[in-house]
Amino acid sequence: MTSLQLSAKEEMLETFLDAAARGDLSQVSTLLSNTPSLINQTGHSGWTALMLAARNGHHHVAEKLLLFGCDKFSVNSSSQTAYDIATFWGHRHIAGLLGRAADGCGRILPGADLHPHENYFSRETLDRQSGRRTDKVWLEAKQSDSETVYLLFSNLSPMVRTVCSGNTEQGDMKLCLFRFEEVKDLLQKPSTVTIFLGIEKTKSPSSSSSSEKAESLSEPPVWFAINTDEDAAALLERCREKNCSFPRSPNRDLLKLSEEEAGVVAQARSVLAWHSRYSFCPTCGGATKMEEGGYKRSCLNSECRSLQGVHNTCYPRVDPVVIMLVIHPDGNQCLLGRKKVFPVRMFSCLAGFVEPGETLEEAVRRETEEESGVTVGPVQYVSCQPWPMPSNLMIGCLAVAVSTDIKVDEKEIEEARWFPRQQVIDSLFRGDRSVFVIPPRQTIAHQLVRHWICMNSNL
Ligand SMILES: NC(=O)C1=CN([C@@H]2O[C@H](COP(=O)(O)OP(=O)(O)OC[C@H]3O[C@@H](n4cnc5c(N)ncnc54)[C@H](OP(=O)(O)O)[C@@H]3O)[C@@H](O)[C@H]2O)C=CC1
Ligand SMILES: [Mg+2]
Ligand SMILES: [Mg+2]
Ligand SMILES: [Mg+2]
Ligand SMILES: [Zn+2]
Repeated sequence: MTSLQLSAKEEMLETFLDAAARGDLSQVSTLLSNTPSLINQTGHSGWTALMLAARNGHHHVAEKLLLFGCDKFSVNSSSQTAYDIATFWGHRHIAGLLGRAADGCGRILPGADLHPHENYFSRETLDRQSGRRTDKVWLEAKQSDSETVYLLFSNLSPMVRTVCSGNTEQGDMKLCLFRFEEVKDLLQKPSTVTIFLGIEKTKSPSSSSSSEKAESLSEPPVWFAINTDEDAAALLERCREKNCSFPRSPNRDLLKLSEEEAGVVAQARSVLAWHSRYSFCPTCGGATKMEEGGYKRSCLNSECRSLQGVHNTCYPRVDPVVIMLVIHPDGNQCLLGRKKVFPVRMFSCLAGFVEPGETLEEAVRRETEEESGVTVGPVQYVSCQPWPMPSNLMIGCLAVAVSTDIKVDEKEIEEARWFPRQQVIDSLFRGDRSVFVIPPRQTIAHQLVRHWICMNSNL
């Protein structure tokens, strides 16, 4: 009976996806009206109905799916959204629909690319509620609330469990979540740093059922993160789950979290890293105290200059880093470089810290010139990515070269090369690792390269 039901369900899903792929609007509408849960489901190919409609240029179907509230940000196994697919196959009317019209902002910012590029580490599942940070009574009450969720960090690494051992794919690690009773002893210790992360975002009212609406009357769970210097092995014993650990290489291991959890970790790790490095006042060297749920550290010396006027030593730091895909003047090659520490054959976009008193465009020009000897003309912003190692904001740009001779700065870069577009396509979409390897899709470097390829698929 169960297998019969399952196969009937599968059959209905395949009929629905097929209707979307063929552009059969009336069948899509009928199936959705009868079975709304089909909307975001994927078939054997891992594609949603919206992706299939976007692939084949069926504007009316895409419009209808959006009207039914489908998730336009879901991705296939190549990490492409329906927008990426529509852009790649040249269906600009659909790309426009997915990028702009649905938000109704195209009229206000004409000419702007309003498609929200979503990079790994940037999904916000918590509402930060910055106004609550000064409400000590509320924060204290929430810390002991039985619904409150705690993340446990040791040496700035979150406790995670491996879901599927041996695999290194995104989604194979999950955060270990704790309740007040399980961590209350740690909260009392002077060396523990506890920060308020936010409140779980509620689902939109239109998509929740009546029972969900009743539940949502009470406030959703609040999240905190703790960094402790307790013995890591003893901390692991607190967890009821198996296969738990504190990952040793954040650059690599944190990329295995889901998009949602990666977003929370980006926020938590950056703020905790700031506390671990700024325990003393940078102005007078005196002791400081933590305030505002972990979003401020104030000097305890009442004479300290850091307490007067405008200053930036009391708040968590973010370091802006430009990362750029430099395009050859012929439009058909891009400049990628490799550091000695990169895995074999990996090449990535050039990147560098923005210096004080510098615009982003100048930082792109300076870092490119320093690292590769190539001079750059126009620069265009594409998207950004929080990179919590420890607290960078990667600012992704495309740039056009005005000179092409390469002379690498050997201190920073081992090799830089112009890569023809076709070689990039082979590496990115066909998995050809023989010439070079692009960094994983969770990096903005990967997304910039993909953005360039998809911008003009007809070249
Ligand atoms: N998400 C992604 O796709 C990518 C992320 N990145 C990240 O971007 C960051 C910067 O890239 P990178 O090419 O190394 O940068 P740079 O080209 O600016 O070179 C790094 C050098 O800058 C110095 N430095 C370190 N911190 C700062 C700072 N806050 N301000 C100014 N200079 C600083 C370091 O010197 P010293 O060590 O001597 O102190 C280091 O030698 C790295 O953290 C890297 O992990 C880079 C590429 C891709
Ligand atoms: Mg660099
Ligand atoms: Mg540099
Ligand atoms: Mg630099
Ligand atoms: Zn001080």
